[in-house]
Amino acid sequence: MASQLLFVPHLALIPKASPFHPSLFSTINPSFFHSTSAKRALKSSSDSRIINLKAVADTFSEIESNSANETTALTLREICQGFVPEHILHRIEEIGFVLPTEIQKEALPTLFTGRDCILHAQTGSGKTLTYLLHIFSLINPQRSSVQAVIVVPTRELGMQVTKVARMLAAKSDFDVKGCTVMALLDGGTLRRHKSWLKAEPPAILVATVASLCHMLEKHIFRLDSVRVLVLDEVDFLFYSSKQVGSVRKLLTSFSSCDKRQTVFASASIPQHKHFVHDCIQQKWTKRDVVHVHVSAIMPMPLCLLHRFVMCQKTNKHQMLLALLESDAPESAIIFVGEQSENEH
Ligand SMILES: Nc1ncnc2c1ncn2[C@@H]1O[C@H](COP(=O)(O)OP(=O)(O)OP(=O)(O)O)[C@@H](O)[C@H]1O
Repeated sequence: MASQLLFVPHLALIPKASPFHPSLFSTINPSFFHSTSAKRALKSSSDSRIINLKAVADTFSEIESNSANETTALTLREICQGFVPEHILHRIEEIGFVLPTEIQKEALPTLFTGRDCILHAQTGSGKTLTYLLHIFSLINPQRSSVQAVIVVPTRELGMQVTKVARMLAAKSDFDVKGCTVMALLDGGTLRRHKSWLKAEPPAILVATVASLCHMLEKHIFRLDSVRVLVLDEVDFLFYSSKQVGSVRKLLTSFSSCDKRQTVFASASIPQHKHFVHDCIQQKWTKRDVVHVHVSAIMPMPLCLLHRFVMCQKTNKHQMLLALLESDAPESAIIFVGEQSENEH
């Protein structure tokens, strides 16, 4: 397929639009805006940080059976109430996240029970917010230790995730200690991060594999305090021969930690049954790991025109520029990725 212009969904560049631009929401899932809000809320107290697994399971099965006859849908607040701190819930509502996406609705109740999870849903389906909300349900900002680690394959994705995490954790009117988010990404100067990690560990660490492994090898920080490890774009992490060895080592080290939870997120997991089996065999996840697979059921919107452009492999960049110039879109999302690790 050397002559095809190939856009690979590893890195989304979104010029002229913030990640929360309403026009993006409407292209992602217009049904969010047409559902009615739910009538029932969870009864758990909003500041309770202690999770009683049985209570969680009972609450959700009760809600499920009650809502079976209702046409209403639970809001994000109702799903997260009692797990995610109030100031974060307030924040997501301020941003405009009221109704959950399919993956949020399916995965959050499972994540709150503490089970390992594989979040498998298309790009733009809301996986990032899913695992971030769960992270906020677990961390204690009073504790001075790294409690959540999010591993990303690229610096760009790391910057996007950090931005969303910081936006959620931003200082609020609520009288609560904010939680810190550190981006430990390839290409940055690690010296400052080393002292920061030692002196004042952030609650959430967003890291690329190489930088994270460097810090672990130098004993700058340890995985012991980490409650949840998220591997985002896990297909890419495993696909990259540069990263896969370190990723496997990281997962194996984490598997020996107490009270750990491992979450994988990806738009595509080739041979997912095999992947789940492997995770259990290697003890990267517990045996009851849940594969939450949300497949796209919406047909492609009629307003979208799908075009393929054939070109020489060496001509891809010029072709892309020419297309951008001729179409002159007001905003665009360009998916790019290295086809081979020798190609730059
Ligand atoms: N509940 C929600 N309501 C409205 N918009 C949402 C909701 N959850 C996420 N979004 C928005 O949808 C967009 C895509 O979300 P997100 O980046 O979390 O998707 P993703 O599945 O992680 O994508 P990728 O596979 O590219 O990492 C973002 O702009 C985000 O702000």
